[in-house]
Amino acid sequence: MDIIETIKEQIASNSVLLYMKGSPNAPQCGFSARASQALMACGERFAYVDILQNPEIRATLPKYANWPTFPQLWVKGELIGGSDIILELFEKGELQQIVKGAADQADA
Ligand SMILES: N[C@@H](CCC(=O)N[C@@H](CS)C(=O)NCC(=O)O)C(=O)O
Repeated sequence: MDIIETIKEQIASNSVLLYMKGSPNAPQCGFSARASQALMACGERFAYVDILQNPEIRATLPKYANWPTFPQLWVKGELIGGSDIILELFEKGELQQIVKGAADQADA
């Protein structure tokens, strides 16, 4: 499958999706660590893609997303942002609502 198609498929089929370096339990970068910790603290399931294991996604997603760095949080097909935005939303209590809303919809 074309890499853009793979990315589109991942984004479409996972209502909460984090592109990150490493995994939530073994993050390989401080930004990815903080982002995945905030998401885990929301208490809802989320999917992740380890871009260190997927160099083509690492090279292509920034152009597709028009967002230059990782992590990248996608919710219901839309880019929310990177680690700074994720932490800001978490501190305001908004990330919890965003993630819960997406999980409720996925379960419905
Ligand atoms: N301020 C950014 C920091 C993220 C960042 O600088 N990420 C770098 C280092 S992990 C990155 O993704 N560089 C491109 C790459 O490694 O492919 C955020 O809010 O997410």
